[in-house]
Amino acid sequence: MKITDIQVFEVEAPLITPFKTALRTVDKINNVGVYIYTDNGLVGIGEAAPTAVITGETKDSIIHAITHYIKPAILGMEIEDIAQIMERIDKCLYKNTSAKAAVDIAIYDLFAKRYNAPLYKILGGYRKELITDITISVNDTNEMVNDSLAAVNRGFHILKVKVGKDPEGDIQRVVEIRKAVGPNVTLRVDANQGWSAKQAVRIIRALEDAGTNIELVEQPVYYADLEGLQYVTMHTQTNILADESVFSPKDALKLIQMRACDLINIKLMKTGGIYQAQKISHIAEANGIECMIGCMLETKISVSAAAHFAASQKNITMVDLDGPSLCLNDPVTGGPTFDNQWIKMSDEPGIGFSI
Ligand SMILES: C[C@H](N)C(=O)N[C@@H](CCC(=O)O)C(=O)O
Ligand SMILES: [Mg+2]
Repeated sequence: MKITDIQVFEVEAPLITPFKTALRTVDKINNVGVYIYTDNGLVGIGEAAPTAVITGETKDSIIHAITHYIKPAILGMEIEDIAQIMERIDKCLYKNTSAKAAVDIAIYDLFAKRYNAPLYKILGGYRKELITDITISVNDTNEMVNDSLAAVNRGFHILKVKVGKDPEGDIQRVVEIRKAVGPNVTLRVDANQGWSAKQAVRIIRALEDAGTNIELVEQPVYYADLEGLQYVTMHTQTNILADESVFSPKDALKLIQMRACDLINIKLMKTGGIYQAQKISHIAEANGIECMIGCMLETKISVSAAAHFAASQKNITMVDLDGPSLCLNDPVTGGPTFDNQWIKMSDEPGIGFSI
C-alpha cells in the first residue's frame, strides 16, 4: 500500500474557557491537520499542535516542514515498511517534533487500517479504557477553586492544577483547592518550569507539611535545568514528573541515569509521534519509572492517537488527555469516546474516525 499524496488542512476548535499556564494563554485551538492518501484508497489522518513556547514550532513552520521536507522524504513508500518510513521522517530534518508527530500518527492510522485492526491492538492492546485528568488553568485562588469544583461536578476525579506564574501565591492556591474539593480528589500540580529549584523545594515541602496530599509535581523548573530538577527530586518526598525536559528517548535515559525525576510525561508532540514514544515508555519501564501520557492543546484527532498509544502500554499509568474536554466541539466523528474523565477505545480499524 503506497503513499500517493500528503495534504495539510486547518484544524480549528474554540476552547470552553481560556487555557492559562505559566508559559502561555490560549483562547482557541488553531492546529494543522494532515491527510495521507494511498494507492488502495485508504486515507490516514494526523494533527500537529503549534506550541512555540515548548517545541519551538509555529503553524507556518509545521506546514513548511511537512510540505517541503517530510512529504518528499516518504512519498511512494509502502505503509507496511513502517520502521523505514519512521527513519526517513526522523532524518529528513532536525527537531520539528509536532510536524513529525502529525505524519507519524497518520501513518500509524493507515498501518492499523491496512491490517483491519484498531490501532491500540496493533500496538499491544493492554487496556480498553483510560481515566484522564482535567486541567485547572492558573488564575487567582478563588477562580481556581471555582473551576476545580466545576470540574469535579462535571465528573472528573483527577485535577491537574496549573501554577508557576506567581510562585508566592502557589501554596495558597493548592491548599484552598484541596480544602474545597476534599480528600477524595487526586491533585496533580504542573508548574510548567515556573519555579527555581530552591523555590520548588520550599513550595513542595510546604504543600507536604500542609497535608495537601499531591500525587505529583510536574516540571517544577526550567526545562534545561536538569541539575535543578535532580535537586528538587532529591530534596522532596512528592513524586516529580519530567515534562518539558523530556522530548526524546535519549533525554529520558539521561534523566533516569541522573535520577532527576520519578516519573516521565510522554507527549506525541514532543517525541515526534508514536514510534519514538514507544521507546521512551519501554526505557522507562525497564528502569522502573512509570509514565504519563500527555497532550498539548490538541483536538480529538491527535489526542485519540495518544489514547490508542496509552491503551497499548502497561507502563502508562497516568493520563492527561483532556484536549477534547477543553474544546467546545470536535473536528472529527468516531474513534475513542471522550465522556468527561472516561476515554473508551472503539474497535474500528485504525484510530477509528469516519473520513
Ligand atoms: C492540555 C494538557 N493538560 C497540558 O496541560 N499540556 C501541557 C501544556 C500544553 C500547552 O501549553 O499547550 C503541559 O504542560 O502538560
Ligand atoms: Mg506539563
